[in-house]
Amino acid sequence: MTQSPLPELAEILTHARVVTLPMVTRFRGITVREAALFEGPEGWTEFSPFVEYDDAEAANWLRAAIDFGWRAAPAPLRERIPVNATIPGVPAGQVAEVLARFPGCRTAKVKVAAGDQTLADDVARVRATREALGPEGRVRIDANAGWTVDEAEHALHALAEFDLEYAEQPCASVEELAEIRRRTAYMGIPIAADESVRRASDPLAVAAAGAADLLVIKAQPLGGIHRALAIVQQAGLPVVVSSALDTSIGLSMGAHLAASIPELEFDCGLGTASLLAADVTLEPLIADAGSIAVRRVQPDAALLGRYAAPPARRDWWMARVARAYTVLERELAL
Ligand SMILES: O=C(O)CCC(=O)c1ccccc1C(=O)O
Ligand SMILES: [Mg+2]
Repeated sequence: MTQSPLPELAEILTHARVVTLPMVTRFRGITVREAALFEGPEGWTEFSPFVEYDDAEAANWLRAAIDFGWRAAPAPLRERIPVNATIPGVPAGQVAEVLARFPGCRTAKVKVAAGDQTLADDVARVRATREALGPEGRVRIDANAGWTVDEAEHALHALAEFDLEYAEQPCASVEELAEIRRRTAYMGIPIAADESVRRASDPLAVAAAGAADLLVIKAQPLGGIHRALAIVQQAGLPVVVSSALDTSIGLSMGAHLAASIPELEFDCGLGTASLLAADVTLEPLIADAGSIAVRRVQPDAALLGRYAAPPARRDWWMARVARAYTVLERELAL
């Protein structure tokens, strides 16, 4: 992999801002999203690894932030990216109001298998989504590795009547994905890999093992647009570009990645600005008629001030950037 030189740490931190954004509903256990934002020669960029990730994992996210801020994005092949609605693990009765936040989206991804949810809850949520979107809508699920192979087989059987577009990361390991894919092939539900790509030591292992039908590709955890694009090219599978619950600045990185992929047959998981109750820009990358624009995003000074992280959190993030930077420096020195 070709390495670009790193900008100086001081240069990265000069215009750094840290924000704490409230969310509309709890999503993957959090109700606020923290993010660090930097300004490079190419524009604003984002560093927002989840707080529990260690420095080695966060370093990939920093590589991505530097890539988008300091290196020109590939030429876009399209101006807009169709996106899916993302339905957190809410009660079925709240599905319609969540969907209403994603104007014009024909596709919805429903979170299932969360710790506090029963299969009956999941079935009810997926049913409500299918009813709201109608037969022409596309409904996919994401279990975030929450099922064993047996549980996944049972759940997919129960959910098959809703005509699923695919099931994302039903189980944790590549071996389990291969096994559930074999067992449920007769149902015709494609299996997508997410954590097995973005958190694996080798993001291509799941494709090489034939354990998934498609890959979920995220720019930040995969080290940025250029690295993610190389993974897409080498994997040889269809992909869905998705967000990590980014601010609109991180979403603009995802949109530029999606715009550079020649074949984009699935709607992308880049509509997540709708899950934030506040954003850093006056022109957020929110779905309009089911798609978001491919453009750079400029933060608004007043919003950066209003949602500035408390000093202790800002210090924590600045120290984290420095530690992740050290990891990248060591890798470059090898
Ligand atoms: O793909 C989407 O619809 C939205 C993004 C999403 O679900 C997500 C957001 C943050 C962390 C993990 C995930 C995930 O896909 O598992
Ligand atoms: Mg996922």
